[in-house]
Amino acid sequence: MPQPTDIPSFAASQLTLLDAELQAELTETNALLSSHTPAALSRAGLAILNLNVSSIRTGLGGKTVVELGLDSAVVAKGDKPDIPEHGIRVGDIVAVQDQPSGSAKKTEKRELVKKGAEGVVLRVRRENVEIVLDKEDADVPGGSKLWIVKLANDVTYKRMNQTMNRLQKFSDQEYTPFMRVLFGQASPTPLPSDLNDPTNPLHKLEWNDPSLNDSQKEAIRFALASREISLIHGPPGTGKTHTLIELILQLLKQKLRLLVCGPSNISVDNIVERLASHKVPMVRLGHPARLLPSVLNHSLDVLTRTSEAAALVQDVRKEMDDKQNSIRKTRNAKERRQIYTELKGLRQEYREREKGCVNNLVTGSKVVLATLHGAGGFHLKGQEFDVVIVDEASQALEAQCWVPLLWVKANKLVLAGDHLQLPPTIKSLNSKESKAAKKDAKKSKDGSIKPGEGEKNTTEASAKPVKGMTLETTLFDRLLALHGPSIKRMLTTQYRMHEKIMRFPSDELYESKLIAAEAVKDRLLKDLPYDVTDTEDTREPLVFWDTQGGDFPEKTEDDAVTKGSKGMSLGDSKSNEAEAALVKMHVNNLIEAGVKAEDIAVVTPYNAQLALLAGMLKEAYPGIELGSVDGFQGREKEAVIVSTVRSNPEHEVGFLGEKRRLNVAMTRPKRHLCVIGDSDTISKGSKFLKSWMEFLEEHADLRYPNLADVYVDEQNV
Ligand SMILES: Nc1ncnc2c1ncn2[C@@H]1O[C@H](COP(=O)(O)OP(=O)(O)OP(=O)(O)O)[C@@H](O)[C@H]1O
Repeated sequence: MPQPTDIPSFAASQLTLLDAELQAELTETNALLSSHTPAALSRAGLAILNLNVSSIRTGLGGKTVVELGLDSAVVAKGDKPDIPEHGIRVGDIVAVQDQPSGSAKKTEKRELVKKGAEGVVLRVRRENVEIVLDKEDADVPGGSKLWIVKLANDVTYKRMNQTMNRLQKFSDQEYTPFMRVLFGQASPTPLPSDLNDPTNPLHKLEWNDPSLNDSQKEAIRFALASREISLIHGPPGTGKTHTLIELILQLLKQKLRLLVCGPSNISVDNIVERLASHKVPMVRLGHPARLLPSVLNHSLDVLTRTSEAAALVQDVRKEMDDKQNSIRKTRNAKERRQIYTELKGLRQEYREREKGCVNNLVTGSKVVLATLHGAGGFHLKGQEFDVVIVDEASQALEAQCWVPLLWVKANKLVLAGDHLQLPPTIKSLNSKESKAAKKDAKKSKDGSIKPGEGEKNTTEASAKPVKGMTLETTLFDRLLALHGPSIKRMLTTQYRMHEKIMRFPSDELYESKLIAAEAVKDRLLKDLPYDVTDTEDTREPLVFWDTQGGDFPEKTEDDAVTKGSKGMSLGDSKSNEAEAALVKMHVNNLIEAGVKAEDIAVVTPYNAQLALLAGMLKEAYPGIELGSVDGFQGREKEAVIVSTVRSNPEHEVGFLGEKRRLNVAMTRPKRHLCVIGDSDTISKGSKFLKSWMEFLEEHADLRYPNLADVYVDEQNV
């Protein structure tokens, strides 16, 4: 078993790695901002031009919210003042400032922030955008023409950084027995020896959902019985979230208080929605603008406005809003100063009243839900929970998981995830800039993460970094490596794939333990609940078009195509034109048989191939979904075509060689998986790829395309 981890060294390594990651992100954004004009940034969706302030109000936490609309001077008479298409989304970090003149070329981030105010996008509507300003005393630019421009998002890094800094400074006495288990300095408390015995009370649980399968029930019993940690391993389609819901209901029956988190808002909302159908009273933290509309009545912000205690808070809010707006009308500097002073007092009052109200709501709640990041907000500091549950844990950076673990008091953790699918996307892994950034990380240049106020980053002084640690290693991975498989239970019945589609990932990655549920194991496209003709494609769950022979060569695209895209190769991207034509032929055959375009997805690991496919397919079949493998994680479709792209005499497979990426690619379909690739190139890539090719040759409906047919077909479509 691996050595116990030294906690300060662990935190120090995390700090260095996080800094390098942030540097990589800043470098990418700053390169974009500094080399383009405002008009070009706007065209690229990164900026909105020609705005002015339409109102200012006070939001949760007493923060200033600025609403910006299009300057009427740029709206043609009779037209609606709709903001042109842009890519700015809720949660983005933006600078609000006077718009530089059209000729201004370079817009350095430093310059942007110095001149304007920085804030977070709160709401995006057709006719306006709302920004919550970071600083209370930020000067909202008074010019008649403003713009907002997207900056690198360092908020999540700041919180992870504060968390790791705190962890690093814990003294030996502060380590709880629970923390010691998380670092392998103590072993988890052994499970009751009679856990598998039918006489154990856990075998007499009353299930809320009687349809739970045995592996789900076992995972729940295991998580209930574990004292410190339990991992629920949910391979694709095995009902991981389904299981967590039952676990939450069982824990609540035991009168325990729970904090439930996930890495993204959607992962948390998914749980809120499902718990709501069981009428569980709960509070969802996080800004309402970022939540699904269906979960809003559980949002803390909304409850703070609608509960009885809320009236008191509203009174002060109204007074503050009036004052904010009067500042804009006042030209006299002395009067402005006077109003600012009054506002300061009101803000204080507002905070106290709001805190009281929020505290009552949060403290009185048996289930609190938040993103991992959101669990580090002031509402939860020091609150006691019996269990912290994290869904999609293998998609979260470890430092992110420590946000709830360090800022609330808890002694038990349940993680649900699948470490055999893709980990969180890391930018600093391969890029040249990031290597340089790692070197520079300790220098803490402008924009880099700075330790929390009054704190000093003691990375260099106190601890040696942990050897071999990368950000890609998640808490789920690390705990599994530390304590072995006895801390996890795997869900084994999957409710997505035809048995034949499931076979290879099950055998190669999940110890042959996956079972296809009765309802899905022999479902075919021809059985879809609408009219689909029985053809050689629609009656076949697994097709392999083997393009070996050199007629389908890959091409290296220039790097511009790949820039800025998430989850794609960081270097040059690859495409394969003949393979794309073959994809089109196969799609066409499925559509002709009656399969709806909306039920088909094409996934590929390469961005350049995605661009090529989009050009060839989007117009003909608007409903079809095209995606990168990374972007398709967590999704499913009736029919999925995987375009593997790589075909070269050197047998290079690049990042197609990553098992977890292929696992995601091949486990998205329900009824039909079509793999297109050059078995000659791919099988030489790795042992895993070799067995995949052998499996497909033996078990798939094997086809060898004829280039002439592919292109004839291409012309006919
Ligand atoms: N015991 C069960 N009986 C019948 N259907 C089930 C059962 N458990 C889960 N399912 C179904 O399986 C599907 C997947 O469930 P869920 O969304 O909870 O999966 P997940 O494992 O969280 O998803 P993913 O595979 O994307 O990680 C859902 O349609 C769910 O209704």
